[in-house]
Amino acid sequence: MDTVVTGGAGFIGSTLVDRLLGDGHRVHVIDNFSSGCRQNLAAAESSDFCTVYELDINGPELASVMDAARPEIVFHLAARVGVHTSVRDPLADAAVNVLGTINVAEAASKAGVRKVVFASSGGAIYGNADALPVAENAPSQPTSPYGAGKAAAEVYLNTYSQMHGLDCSHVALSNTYGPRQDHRGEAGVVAVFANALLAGKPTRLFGDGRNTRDYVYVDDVVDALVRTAIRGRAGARYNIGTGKQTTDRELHAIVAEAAGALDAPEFVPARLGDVRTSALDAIAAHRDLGWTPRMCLAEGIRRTIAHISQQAVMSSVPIPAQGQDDQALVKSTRRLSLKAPG
Ligand SMILES: Nc1nc2c(ncn2[C@@H]2O[C@H](COP(=O)(O)OP(=O)(O)O[C@H]3O[C@H](CO)[C@@H](O)[C@H](O)[C@@H]3O)[C@@H](O)[C@H]2O)c(=O)[nH]1
Repeated sequence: MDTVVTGGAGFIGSTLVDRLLGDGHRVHVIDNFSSGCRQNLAAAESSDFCTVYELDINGPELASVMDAARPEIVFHLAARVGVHTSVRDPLADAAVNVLGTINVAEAASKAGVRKVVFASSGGAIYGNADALPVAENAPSQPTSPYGAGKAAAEVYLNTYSQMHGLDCSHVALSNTYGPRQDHRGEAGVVAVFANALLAGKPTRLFGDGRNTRDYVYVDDVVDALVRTAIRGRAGARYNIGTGKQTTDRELHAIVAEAAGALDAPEFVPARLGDVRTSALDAIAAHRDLGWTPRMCLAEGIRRTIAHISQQAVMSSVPIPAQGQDDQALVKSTRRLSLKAPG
């Protein structure tokens, strides 16, 4: 089956691309490499079934790529990620996360796409919910432009469903972590702590350390995305999280222990836009998708630390220079059917 993954060079997107290729699908990656990186696609690009297009989701070329690829499923993950970047520059956030999504919906409708799976944000759209873990029918009360943009993008996609019958399901992710998460951005606290602690650098906690988040491992998220493509109901939102809250202070201790580092963060003032507490009730995902998170936090963090350490070793070994071809390549037209996950 032909699939498109927007944001396919990112942390979650590239993990999804590897899974889809492993399942025998053809994948068209669309990414402008603003935060995603080529290295994440190293394995994928050696496959005859992967094609990479370097372009913006809010540009005019998207429609032609979608039209040529004629994918059955579009996984829409491309976004400006970050609550704080959105507070600083709400217009730039909306240009990609709202207008870009409208452009994806337009292109997908015109190309006859069967389903769009949208990566929304369960951590940001509900805001400070009255009760935790929060269910999908809770009101949307974002505390940041990022959350507002993700909620707006869901509404737009549902509007395309009304106007053109485009089938969309939304996957509202809690705080995803795991190998390939970028530690240089502002979000992604597991990667931020892990990289700093492994390098012997100082770490900071915003506020009193009692903010909570629901941490879900990237492979569990990818499994949810694939299941949503197969079984997700049109217009439905699926919360994807563990339902468990971990405080920032607890998280720091877990990461420090796994990294073999001192657990001594500096406390600095809280950040504007941050929700105080967050945890998602994934009951609809259990019911409709048969999804349940498999990875526990301690093991997921051990794997993340192992990956970062391995990358550090590999980057210190000189690798022979390779010519990188950034042009889009169509390598094969083989088609396979989407396997239901086990
Ligand atoms: N980033 C970061 N966070 C820190 C740090 N120290 C403490 N934290 C705390 O770690 C928690 C998680 O912060 P982030 O990883 O930055 O994530 P977020 O703001 O909750 O948003 C992320 O999760 C959302 C889903 O819940 C995503 O939608 C969003 O894109 C982003 O990835 C927050 O309570 C934050 O205050 C630090 O040095 N850096």
